[in-house]
Amino acid sequence: MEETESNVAVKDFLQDPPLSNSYETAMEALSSLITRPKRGIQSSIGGKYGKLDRMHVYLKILDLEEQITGLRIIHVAGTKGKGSTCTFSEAILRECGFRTGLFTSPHLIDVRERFRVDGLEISEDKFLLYFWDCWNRLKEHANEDLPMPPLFQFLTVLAFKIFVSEQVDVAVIEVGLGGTNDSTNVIKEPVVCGITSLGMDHTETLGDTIGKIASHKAGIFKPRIPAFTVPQPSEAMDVLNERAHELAVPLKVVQPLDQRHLKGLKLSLSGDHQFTNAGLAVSLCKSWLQMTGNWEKLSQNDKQGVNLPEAFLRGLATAHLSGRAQVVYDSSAKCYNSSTAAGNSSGDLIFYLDGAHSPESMEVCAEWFSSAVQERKQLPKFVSSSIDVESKKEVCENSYVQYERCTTQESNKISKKILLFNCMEVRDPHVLLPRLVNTCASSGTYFSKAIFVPSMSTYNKVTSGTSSIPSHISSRDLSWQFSLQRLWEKTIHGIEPNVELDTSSKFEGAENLPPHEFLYKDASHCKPADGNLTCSTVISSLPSTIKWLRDCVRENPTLRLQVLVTGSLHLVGDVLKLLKR
Ligand SMILES: Nc1ncnc2c1ncn2[C@@H]1O[C@H](COP(=O)(O)OP(=O)(O)OP(=O)(O)O)[C@@H](O)[C@H]1O
Ligand SMILES: [Mg+2]
Ligand SMILES: [Mg+2]
Repeated sequence: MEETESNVAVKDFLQDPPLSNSYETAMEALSSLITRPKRGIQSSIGGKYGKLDRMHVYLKILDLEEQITGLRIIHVAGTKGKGSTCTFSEAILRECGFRTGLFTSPHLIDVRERFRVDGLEISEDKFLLYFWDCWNRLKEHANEDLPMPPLFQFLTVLAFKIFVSEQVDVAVIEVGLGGTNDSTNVIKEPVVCGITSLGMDHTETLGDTIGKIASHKAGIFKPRIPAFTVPQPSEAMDVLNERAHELAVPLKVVQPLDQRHLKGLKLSLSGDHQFTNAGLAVSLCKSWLQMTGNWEKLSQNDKQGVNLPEAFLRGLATAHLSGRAQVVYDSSAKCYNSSTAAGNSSGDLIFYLDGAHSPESMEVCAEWFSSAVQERKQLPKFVSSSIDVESKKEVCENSYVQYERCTTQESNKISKKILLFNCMEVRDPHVLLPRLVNTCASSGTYFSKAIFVPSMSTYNKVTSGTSSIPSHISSRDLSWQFSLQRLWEKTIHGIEPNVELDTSSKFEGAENLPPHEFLYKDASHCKPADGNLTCSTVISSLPSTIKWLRDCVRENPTLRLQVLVTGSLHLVGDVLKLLKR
């Protein structure tokens, strides 16, 4: 999910931003660096330089070129699991006592999520300091030959600026898209490189075979610099090996982390696929520690090297990344009127959030969701280990105590699994939705309803955590959501793709919200023969959808809605943002 880069009309921004509201001003400035993705069109921002050459010029202007090598970088490419692998690696090295920088993409709510120093998002003040410094200096030098950088290039330069200025001991850098031509590939001499799971994504840019995709990812290999990867399809592995051989890169394949190494602790990121990412992170960190002469100290109590150092375990058990297999218990309904214990007259609303948007990740997302809801079924009491306590606190900050009281009053509830879905039009829902449905079905998980909504975030605005949320987007064209809905109904009812289904009948009333009974009634056995699509709905606004779900559980104390939000990180970010309010 990276920003597409193309011709940019850079507005003139004030050299000295007004003090008030300057964070929003910075967001405005950043947004001017985005342009709309155009399907199949390779972008170029003009000027006389190629993309990576231009990156080098930007770095020179900011006096960063030399200093980047001092960042002792871990550079990670791959189709899926980059962010998770980088986050585990950062947490491990921080726990080992190093000052860390972490650059990931995309962000969910606020652009500052992309830049962490010592495990924490950079503060607004520091962000503004570095942001305007880079912005103004690049602006001064911008001309026809050297336009301002497109968004992702700017963010990459900014990450280097932040990490150099903050004097981190290690910078963990996630590739934006591909590898060879990625803005982050200005890194000449990383300490170690990682390639996460490879699969089919961004085929329009990277090529339509796994071999071509692997070739782009292997573009981050540097002569003789060690590299690690996870088990890959053989076509991809061959390409990685070939490239490694050419550059004399010692490339090792790392097996998923063996759970027994965790000594009873749990990985802080859920889902079986995270053992793959964690295994890779462990090897990257171990190699980094060896290359920087720090491994001996850490492993001196364990000469055989059989056990993971305690600091590794702490990192693996605490690394945090939102929107990847995240469970958020929405307690707003309970907090609403729970000043007395008897106030717990509401059903449960639980969000399962995962930003999967490629076929392989849709499958791992479905596996995770199935096991998370089934794990829950077996629990005698409400308090579930799969529920993120931090999120409970966040969502219901002021009423945490009341919440704890609510949890003791658990009774038998009727669980309904609901899908809340959107995906970008460049993705192929004909692959994503059947993968999701079939993987869930194979472990006995069935959705009673699906809701298709447009995301609130648009691709032409970088937002902050405090940006306003549009309350109403009724004029938005919903034809994409209606086509997702038709596809959904065909998928779950096994209807031939060429059969026409009518989605013109909508619910009457404000913003076409369905009546609450829509969620209670199980209609999955009814085929949509009469033109009524009984298992799904399109709702035009996400805020109204959340409010509607909350109203449903408030009205019906016996209901437990388990809502899987997936298909787009933008959608996941928007839902998280709404739940926090
Ligand atoms: N090893 C993996 N194999 C398959 N799918 C994975 C793996 N790791 C993560 N995923 C899926 O990909 C989603 C994104 O995970 P993560 O942020 O770690 O990957 P990423 O490569 O940074 O993705 P993006 O392309 O969005 O930057 C997760 O929510 C999960 O659904
Ligand atoms: Mg991606
Ligand atoms: Mg990522």
